[in-house]
Amino acid sequence: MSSTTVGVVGSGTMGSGIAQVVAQNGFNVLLFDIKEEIVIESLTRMRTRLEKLVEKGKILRDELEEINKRIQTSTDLSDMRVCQFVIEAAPEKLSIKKDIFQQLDKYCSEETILATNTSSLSITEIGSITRRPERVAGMHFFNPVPLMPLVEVIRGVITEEETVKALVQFAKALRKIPVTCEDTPGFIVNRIARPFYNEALKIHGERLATIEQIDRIMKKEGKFRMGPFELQDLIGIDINFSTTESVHQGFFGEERFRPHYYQQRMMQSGKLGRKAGVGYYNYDN
Ligand SMILES: NC(=O)c1ccc[n+]([C@@H]2O[C@H](COP(=O)([O-])OP(=O)(O)OC[C@H]3O[C@@H](n4cnc5c(N)ncnc54)[C@H](O)[C@@H]3O)[C@@H](O)[C@H]2O)c1
Repeated sequence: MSSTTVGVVGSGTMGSGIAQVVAQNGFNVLLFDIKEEIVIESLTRMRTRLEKLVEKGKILRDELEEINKRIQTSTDLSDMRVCQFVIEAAPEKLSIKKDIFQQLDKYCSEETILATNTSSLSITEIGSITRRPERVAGMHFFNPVPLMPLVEVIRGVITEEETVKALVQFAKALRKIPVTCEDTPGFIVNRIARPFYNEALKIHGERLATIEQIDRIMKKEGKFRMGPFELQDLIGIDINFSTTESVHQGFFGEERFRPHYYQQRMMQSGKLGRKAGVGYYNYDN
């Protein structure tokens, strides 16, 4: 058991998964969101997932109780002052992330490492808003966090090697597989993944195949675990759209990364995928 407290800022799809994994591996967690009801709902969903692990015999009931005790919630960002690491998992918008990092920089000790789970935004730019850019880095988990082993640890231009090493070690303590990468738009995985979604949206837009057909072909014949539309629903259509927009901008408008208008329309409709109960498919939340 560790005495380290890890702050998680944003308790949505990723923040709740990160908090769960951090607590399951013996760290104390302080989970933040902007509203009490959001963070409580996130905690409830996490407890349901942990309860299922008990039912499946993957963890003992005693362990579950210990894990639950290690998780505290907050709606006051200044509470993060007690943390040795903070992982931000707020929406994929630079202005939101900069605002959070500016506040964290004010509240947290100089030694605290501030990490962002951004899928695509510049770590260097986020770090530049703080007085400690050498202790700001990317720590990019994959969805669903409890199941996906990969974590990209991203060094900004000013990030110190000590910070990268500490995050690599931390990722290993979470029983994840860290890979280090440079601060480029979309890093490794999200850059590779952009054409997967974009081409599927174009094929659908050109009426060459339906959403269901595209997903079925990619799974049955392509042997992908999920089709591009199912995966967008899992990720969240708003988050996926913002990531494509930011990779496109990051490469100064390079044509192959151009977002598709239909994904934007889906986002505007509020049909955001699993978290909304409806996206390209319907879900029973
Ligand atoms: N969804 C994925 O598959 C995935 C995978 C890897 C990385 N990411 C990245 O993780 C981050 C979070 O994505 P998500 O899918 O969990 O989003 P989400 O929409 O599920 O959750 C975002 C959470 O942030 C909270 N929030 C809103 N404004 C905030 C603020 N000012 N301060 C703190 N919290 C705030 C919201 O209330 C919400 O609970 C994004 O940067 C995203 O790119 C997402």
